[in-house]
Amino acid sequence: MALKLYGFVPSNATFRALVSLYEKDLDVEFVKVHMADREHKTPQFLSRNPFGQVPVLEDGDITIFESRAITQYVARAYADKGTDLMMNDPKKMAIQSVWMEVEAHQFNLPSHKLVIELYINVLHRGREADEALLAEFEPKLESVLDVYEKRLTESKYLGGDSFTLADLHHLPNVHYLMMTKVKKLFDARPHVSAWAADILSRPAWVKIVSMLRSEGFV
Ligand SMILES: N[C@@H](CCC(=O)N[C@@H](CS)C(=O)NCC(=O)O)C(=O)O
Repeated sequence: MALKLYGFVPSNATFRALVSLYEKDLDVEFVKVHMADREHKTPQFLSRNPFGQVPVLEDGDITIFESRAITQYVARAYADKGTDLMMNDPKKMAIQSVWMEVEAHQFNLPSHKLVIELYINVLHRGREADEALLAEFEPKLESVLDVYEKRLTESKYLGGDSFTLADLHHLPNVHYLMMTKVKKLFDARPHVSAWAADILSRPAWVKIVSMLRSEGFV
């Protein structure tokens, strides 16, 4: 049965899930959820995700939500297809897991706050930036990027020597941040900057960028 991803453009959680399906070269039907009409809060959608959020993946008899749970399912269920997104060796996988947790618990919050403010509110809605928010979250992101700079002198990717979910989970926020003045925080760190350019140039992500552009985003 066909894979179906329910999502919304430009939702970063949607793109986190979608890029994992593209890395695996899987055919997926993208079902747009009309958030403006609150379709995600209808009983029908709540039966897929009781929290009323995108993305949701349906694969035959399984329905799952939470973008990072979706990517891990895709990486395991389709292990023999496309890019290997998980380390096989238990110790290597443990290191990969550490950096997946770091993304979720250290990187995501300041990044997401800055994306909403600078990419959505300032760039797309033409509003004035909330300087107090920037003063709070820019230094938090900088501290995380300092740790990444050191880590990326030790290995080419965050999770190890090859591209894995530990890197993939960063893609949407990194893409959006690079469109804002926060790009300077990446540019100031040579290893982080090279890593960001590398992961953003992956064909699976380039496919997402085409989708964003066709919907009027950068
Ligand atoms: N932790 C969730 C976050 C999902 C999420 O926040 N989705 C947003 C779009 S990016 C959403 O559906 N927002 C609507 C709402 O919360 O009502 C994941 O990674 O899937």
